Amino acid sequence: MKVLKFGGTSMGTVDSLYQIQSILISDKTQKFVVCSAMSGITDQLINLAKAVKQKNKKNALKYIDLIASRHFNVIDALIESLNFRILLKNEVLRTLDGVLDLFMQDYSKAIEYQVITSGEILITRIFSSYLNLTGIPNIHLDAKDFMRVDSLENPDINEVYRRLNNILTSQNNTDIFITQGFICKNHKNEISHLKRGGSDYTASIIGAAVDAEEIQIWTDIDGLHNNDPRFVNSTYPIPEISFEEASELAFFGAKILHPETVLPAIQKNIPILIKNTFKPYSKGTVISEKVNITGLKAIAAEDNTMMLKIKSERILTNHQYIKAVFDIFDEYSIAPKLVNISNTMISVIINKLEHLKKITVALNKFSVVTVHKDCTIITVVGKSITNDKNFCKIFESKSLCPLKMINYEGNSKVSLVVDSRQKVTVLRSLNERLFQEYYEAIAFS
Ligand SMILES: Nc1ncnc2c1ncn2[C@@H]1O[C@H](COP(=O)(O)OP(=O)(O)O)[C@@H](O)[C@H]1O
Ligand SMILES: N[C@@H](CC(=O)OP(=O)(O)O)C(=O)O
Repeated sequence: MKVLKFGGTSMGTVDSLYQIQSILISDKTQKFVVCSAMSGITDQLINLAKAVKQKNKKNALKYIDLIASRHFNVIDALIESLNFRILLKNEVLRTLDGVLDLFMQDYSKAIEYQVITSGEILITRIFSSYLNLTGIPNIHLDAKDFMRVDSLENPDINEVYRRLNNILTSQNNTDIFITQGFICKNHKNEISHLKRGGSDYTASIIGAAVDAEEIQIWTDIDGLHNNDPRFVNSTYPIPEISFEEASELAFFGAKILHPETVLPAIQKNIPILIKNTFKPYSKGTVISEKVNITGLKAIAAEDNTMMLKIKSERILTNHQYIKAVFDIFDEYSIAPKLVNISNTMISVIINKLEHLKKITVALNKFSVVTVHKDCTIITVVGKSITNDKNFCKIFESKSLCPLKMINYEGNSKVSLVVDSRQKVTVLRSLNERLFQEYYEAIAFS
């Protein structure tokens, strides 16, 4: 069994859905297909949820209209039978009109999650029907029946397996299962989700649960690149990368992968393949345990972080002081992304921006706290990076100044924290210093 995940851009147009259809029929292996919502739909659903929260029916109707017509266009283009077109359009309307009923209820997180996860439900239903009608038999599964995830960081794969196994054993002869990414249920049986971009994670959780031979992430680019192609020219796809390296890159902001995606694959040692839906013949990136190539691999950047510099007023940073500081982060369920400790100062980088006021008030009771907002973590990743001949060039770039923090770990990564306004300059400068020669070698080979 293979798990194939198609992201929002791959699900986004009629042509891209045709493209997916041909990918599905080109490989006869039994498949689990995980689909995101059409690109842009989750953003519109978030706006719709806000309108529900504000009891603003006019805005709600505006977003319902936009979302419905995008799906109607797909139905009109894909489905020949008039009866089926009517049936599917009615389903779209039923799902979206259901949102209007929520106006009667007190707004809650459960309501918000129900609204913002409906994009995946709409498009999987349409796409699955289209495939069935064109002679590609498949079974449409509701992810809410088996994606039971309570802890985002530590999902209970066995529970997902148990629920899925019951479904799959009764459908032994089916080659294609289609389901929604992103959406899940919690232990209270309420609808929840795996955070933005979470369909990647759905795919790897399912992959681990069914012991898949491969997890494929189909997107709009030809693999995991050595730097963020949205900000840097002359980036290139990395043919192979280890689980650890990919996991660090995802954790430190490489948008192509949801941060937790690699962990279930590591647990079951399942390779992850990143492929381009629009160029299925290009090789893409293989993420696996086998890769043992050392040296600098790639750079990732994470915005919207902040640095708290916590200075002890009276004592040096002894163990009780350190515990008191981190107990406060724990109280607000915040896991710092980076920490540096010196004898008088603890510097903490966080990416959860809520509760800042309460945290600083609590810390200020026994420390002096300064907050630096708008920070970006830039992380250079690679196995045994210090052995790379270009390693020292990381620190030669003048664009790094003023540098807020350096964090080096396990000979596998260096994180540099800079003001967000420096981000693009630093990414470009590092790319030139560290990777230009590799790029030229690839470009001219
Ligand atoms: N290191 C990287 N390698 C490849 N793509 C990256 C990288 N960093 C950021 N990206 C961006 O991630 C995008 C793909 O992720 P995403 O938009 O979530 O895709 P999807 O719609 O398939 O889920 C690419 O189009 C690219 O702009
Ligand atoms: N639709 C959700 C989940 C997702 O994974 O999307 P994508 O595959 O387009 O990143 C989102 O927009 O966050």
